[in-house]
Amino acid sequence: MLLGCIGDDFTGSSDLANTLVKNGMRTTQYCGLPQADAGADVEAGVVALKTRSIPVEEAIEESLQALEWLQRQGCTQFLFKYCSTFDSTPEGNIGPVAEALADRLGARKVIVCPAFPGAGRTLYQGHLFVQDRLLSESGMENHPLTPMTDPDIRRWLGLQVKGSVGHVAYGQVAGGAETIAAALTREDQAGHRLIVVDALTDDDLTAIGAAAHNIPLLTGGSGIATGLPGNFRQRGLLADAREAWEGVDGPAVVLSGSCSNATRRQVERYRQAHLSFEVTADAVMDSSVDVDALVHFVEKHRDAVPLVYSSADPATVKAAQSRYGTEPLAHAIETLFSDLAGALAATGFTRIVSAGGETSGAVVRGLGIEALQIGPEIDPGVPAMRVTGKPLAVALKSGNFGADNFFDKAVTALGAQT
Ligand SMILES: Nc1ncnc2c1ncn2[C@@H]1O[C@H](COP(=O)(O)OP(=O)(O)O)[C@@H](O)[C@H]1O
Ligand SMILES: O=C(O)[C@@H](O)C(=O)COP(=O)(O)O
Repeated sequence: MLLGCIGDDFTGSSDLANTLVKNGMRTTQYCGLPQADAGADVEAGVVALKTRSIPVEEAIEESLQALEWLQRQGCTQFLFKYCSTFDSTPEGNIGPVAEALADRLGARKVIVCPAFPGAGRTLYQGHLFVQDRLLSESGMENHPLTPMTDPDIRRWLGLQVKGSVGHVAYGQVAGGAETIAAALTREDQAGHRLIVVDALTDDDLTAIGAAAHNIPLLTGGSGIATGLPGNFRQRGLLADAREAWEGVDGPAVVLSGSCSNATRRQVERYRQAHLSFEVTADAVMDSSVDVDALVHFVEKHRDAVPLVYSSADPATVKAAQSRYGTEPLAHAIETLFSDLAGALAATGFTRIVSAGGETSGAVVRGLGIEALQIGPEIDPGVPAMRVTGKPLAVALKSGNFGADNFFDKAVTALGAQT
């Protein structure tokens, strides 16, 4: 294995795996810390963790264990993948995990770049934009677990870390790989270990990747991986052999626990033409809806590809959180989706589309998935995936990714005919 990646959630990890595969690296996504060594043909390994919203110390511990496993697989470069909207709180977990990984690797010039232009996330003068809005006015300020209220990534990261934060501004990024490399060295000499790097386009990300060819640790959204396969290819290290994709036929279901804007549009659209079941926070907390009831509903409409969702607008989410507490409520909803996914797979569902990062982590846990092969891209950042060794295909959609008709497209993409 050449490139070792650690993702802080499952959808984000599949987004990264998708970028690596598109750029020609044979990639496997591992769900949680792998219990065995990777296959000899794996060029990039993505260890997907669910560390975005857990206590900082636990996130550090799990990330370091993943790093050790990746080091044992022979990786020479490492990438810590987090959300392109920098989902974190003033305490972390992005900064503390990045610092812990850098400490362990003795790494300097650690790039921090959440930009993902393909999904409208750009970074200019240290400020993160989602399309034409600042991050803090993009809807992300209402995220149920990690409300992003400051678009200045240097300032937000600064709250999370022990060291100081550097910056390579767009003027230097536009100068290309050599200029970027010189700017990283300048920031390093000024005593900054974590360095926020602006990026507006895929070409910028390719140049940043080229500048980072000998840097041990990069951090960012999936975009930061864009230029890395090219570095390995230049050194003659890639087989450039594509894996064949095989979808799966059989019953399909859509599960959505994401409350992000894009998901809520997708839920609305899908509900117009499909049967759906809304799981409200009250119903989960007073147990008037449970797994058995949901399995019964989905089974009854087995051939109609039904949707089960808890997705709700910000005001509804806020009110429910103040009634039940953010954590207990998120935990209860995630547990329900996890148990539901497991029960549906047991009754023969073979195609599962899941929306939301935390939700998808819970779904993957419920399905007991260990490793995933990456298939065709459904929408930017979301690949179809096949569970290694099982007739089960999944799509794990990040909250704000995907076109309004994503659910229909995903169900089709997971099928055998694609
Ligand atoms: N109706 C709801 N009220 C409160 N919290 C909810 C509701 N529905 C889902 N949640 C929780 O909100 C969080 C959504 O996060 P996630 O699944 O990562 O979605 P996204 O990818 O959009 O961020 C999850 O923890 C989920 O359990
Ligand atoms: O980088 C991204 O935007 C995604 O890959 C991602 O991590 C999104 O997280 P969720 O919205 O929580 O799925």
